[in-house]
Amino acid sequence: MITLHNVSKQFESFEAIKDVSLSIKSGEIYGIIGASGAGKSTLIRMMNYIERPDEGSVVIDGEALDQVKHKRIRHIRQSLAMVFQGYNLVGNKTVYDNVAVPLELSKVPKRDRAERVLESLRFVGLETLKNQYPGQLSGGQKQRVAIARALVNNPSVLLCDEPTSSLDPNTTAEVLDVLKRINERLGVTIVIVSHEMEVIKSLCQRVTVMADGQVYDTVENNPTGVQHMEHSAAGFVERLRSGGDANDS
Ligand SMILES: Nc1ncnc2c1ncn2[C@@H]1O[C@H](COP(=O)(O)OP(=O)(O)OP(=O)(O)O)[C@@H](O)[C@H]1O
Repeated sequence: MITLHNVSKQFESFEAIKDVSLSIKSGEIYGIIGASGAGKSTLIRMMNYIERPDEGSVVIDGEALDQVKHKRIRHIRQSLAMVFQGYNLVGNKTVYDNVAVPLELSKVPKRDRAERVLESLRFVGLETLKNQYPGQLSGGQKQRVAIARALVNNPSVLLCDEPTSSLDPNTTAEVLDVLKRINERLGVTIVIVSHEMEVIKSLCQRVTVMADGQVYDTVENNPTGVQHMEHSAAGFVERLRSGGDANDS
């Protein structure tokens, strides 16, 4: 459903993404792991065309984004919602109003909004906090509000860029649990970027390891796959775990 064909991206003279190809299936939870600067954020941002590749193409459900009109890209983008490490909530709007923002932007009639906002908040377990402001919430609650906002337009894909990197282990588990339920109950495809091996291992079915703007390896998340990744990446994962730069060798 999401295919990247030989995509490359340069920022001035720096090659952030070098000839990357990968394919994500409908309904799967797909992880992208790598050290800081490996190009993970740039790659996931290409999937909804926030970042456009200089070369190669992005194909969503058979439609090559470089071949369609801007209006169509806006429409396709609505089905690819995004969640960020820093939540990106509006501080002077209530939880309810934050979740309603995408409905306003996509011109959903006012009378239909309340039910959808409340349904989304209920799904992440935060309906009772609807009148609170982001500043009154914990990090885990803020991220769940951001997830509710991402869900409100019924996306088919959730793109998550380091969604738990600012959270402690307990709240991380809460957020991962919500993501798992979204995948299982709503059938939403999830792509998650993380530098944390435990997050990727607990959630994903397949994992791509990135290093230096390239795909290092793509494996199934089972003991054989993980073993292969650890073996073939020659200490890459160990260095990630110990907090070192996996690109150092
Ligand atoms: N808009 C930009 N302009 C210039 N350089 C950029 C831009 N965006 C990213 N880069 C550079 O591209 C490289 C890859 O960045 P990217 O954010 O994709 O990596 P990452 O793997 O997500 O790392 P991190 O976890 O630190 O964000 C980095 O060296 C970064 O400094």
